[in-house]
Amino acid sequence: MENPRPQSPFARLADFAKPHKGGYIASVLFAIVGVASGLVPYFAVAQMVIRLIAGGRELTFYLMWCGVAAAGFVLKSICMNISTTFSHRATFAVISEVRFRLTSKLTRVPMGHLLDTPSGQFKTTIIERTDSIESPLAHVLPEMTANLLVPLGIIIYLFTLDWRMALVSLITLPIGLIAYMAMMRDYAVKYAAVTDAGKHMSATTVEYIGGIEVIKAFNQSANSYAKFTDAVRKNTQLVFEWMRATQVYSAVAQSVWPAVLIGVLPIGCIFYLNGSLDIPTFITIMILSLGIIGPIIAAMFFTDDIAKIGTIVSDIGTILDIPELKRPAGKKELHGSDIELKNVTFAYKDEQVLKGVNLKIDAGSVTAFVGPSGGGKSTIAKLIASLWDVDGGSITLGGVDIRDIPTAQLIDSIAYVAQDNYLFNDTVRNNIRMGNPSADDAAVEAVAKASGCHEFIMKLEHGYDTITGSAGGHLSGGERQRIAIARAMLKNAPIVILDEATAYTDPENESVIQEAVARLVAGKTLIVIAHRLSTITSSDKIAVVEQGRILAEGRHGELLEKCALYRAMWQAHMDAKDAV
Ligand SMILES: Nc1ncnc2c1ncn2[C@@H]1O[C@H](COP(=O)(O)OP(=O)(O)OP(=O)(O)O)[C@@H](O)[C@H]1O
Repeated sequence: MENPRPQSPFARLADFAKPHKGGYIASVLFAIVGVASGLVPYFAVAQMVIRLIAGGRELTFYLMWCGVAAAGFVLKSICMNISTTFSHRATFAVISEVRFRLTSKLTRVPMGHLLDTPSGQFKTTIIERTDSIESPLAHVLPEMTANLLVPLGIIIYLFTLDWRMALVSLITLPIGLIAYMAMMRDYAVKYAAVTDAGKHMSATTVEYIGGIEVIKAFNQSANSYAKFTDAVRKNTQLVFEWMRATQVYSAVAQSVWPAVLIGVLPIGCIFYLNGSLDIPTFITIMILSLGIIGPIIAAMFFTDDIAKIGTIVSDIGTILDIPELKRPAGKKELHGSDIELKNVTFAYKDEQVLKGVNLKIDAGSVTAFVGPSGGGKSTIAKLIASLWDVDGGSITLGGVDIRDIPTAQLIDSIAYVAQDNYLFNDTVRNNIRMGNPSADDAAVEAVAKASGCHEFIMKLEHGYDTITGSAGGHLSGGERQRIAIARAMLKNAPIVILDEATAYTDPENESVIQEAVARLVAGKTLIVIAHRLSTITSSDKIAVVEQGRILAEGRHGELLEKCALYRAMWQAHMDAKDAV
């Protein structure tokens, strides 16, 4: 898949909103009618005052204009309500679309990017920040357009009545504008700093909660967890400084703008006295000028919302623009399912982890990776599972480079059981069913029996309907591992990669897991990263991985003869067993 071209935040927003433009257009139209209706009472009052001064005494005339004014109020409320309904409905659709795009993007991003970013940051953008643009986004477009267009219409009307008075009625606009521009100096930079501090605080809070077990175990309080307290303090300080820098100008603009009568009254009187302005025009301009500035101020104060939307959409864009693992769309024909690594090199960041790995894994065989910790065993497995792309060399499956195989096809071919398997906060049944969402309950239970889970699941409070807890926290490590194996078994993929966990080495668990794995892999290709050598002595191939290279490969007996490192590891394993 092609990586998306970077877009400006507002072009991106327009792209998100495009499918819902009908809703937004309707919302803008209703808002224009709504704001215009809100000005009707001003016209009505002007008409009544003019008639009163002229000595008019017809009750029906005054009642009629009162009715017009009331109708203006009612129409305004109805139109603004309909406008808001249209814009909120469109915005909710835009927001769910954004969330879908973000979460689906994460599945196409190399694992490295995901692991290098604190998970709190993704969560904050996808949930809270995306949510927080709902209200401004729904109001900005209709209300800002209406609040600018309607006063513009009145100003044009005032110019047709008397251009001199029309200019006078705008006299406070430039003064307020100067204060407003002073407020806007470096606004985007300051706003971005405040939102960044907020995001950082949110990410450290998630980290703090995630690590609460360690914090308690080492008797640390929230105050001594410096990263968290620093983030909270920095956030408070930046928000305070930002408010201090902008509030004065904002207050000046807000008080100067509405004071239009300062110019309209004295200058209107002068024109009236020198005979160049008649009473009805003077009164109409006086009253209408009071109605111009309010909507303009309301429009100006959407700046905050626009800055907020811009920053958040740009954050959303940062995630959507992460380079993706490039994979073709069309299914590839594979010639068998042999796997071959040719001169594979790889670095997570700067340090070279794999330095030229060559290995052939025959279809249907059992291959074990052994070697010292940190040598690169799990990395090789993750590259085969296509969680990352190789930096150099290639990995082929059935003769085709895995980068040329569509993600869905590769995922269907490989079941990857990691060391630390994540369980969702859902029922045991649904966690197993993730291996094959179309499997029925009987299939889930059959696979649980085969992988040695059924007994302990039946002992749980609600059996298969027990909730496993966040990240599977209500189960033991060995139980989680067995559920992960059942999940992989249900997937029934031809290649199984099993990153053996060292943590669950009690003899009972070990034998249950081994038996489950043996059933899981009958007739399949098994790649196992082994920490307990006794479990892999009968493998077809054992590859000794050391410092990013394959030091030696062969069967158990061969390696005992030809590889000193393997011999030493075997000896150490036997000694440890004897000691136990
Ligand atoms: N996500 C990561 N980011 C950066 N470095 C990593 C990452 N994962 C692993 N490494 C580093 O890569 C090297 C190889 O790690 P790998 O997990 O592949 O080794 P291993 O042989 O499987 O080790 P073990 O037997 O302890 O599981 C190590 O130095 C490790 O610190």
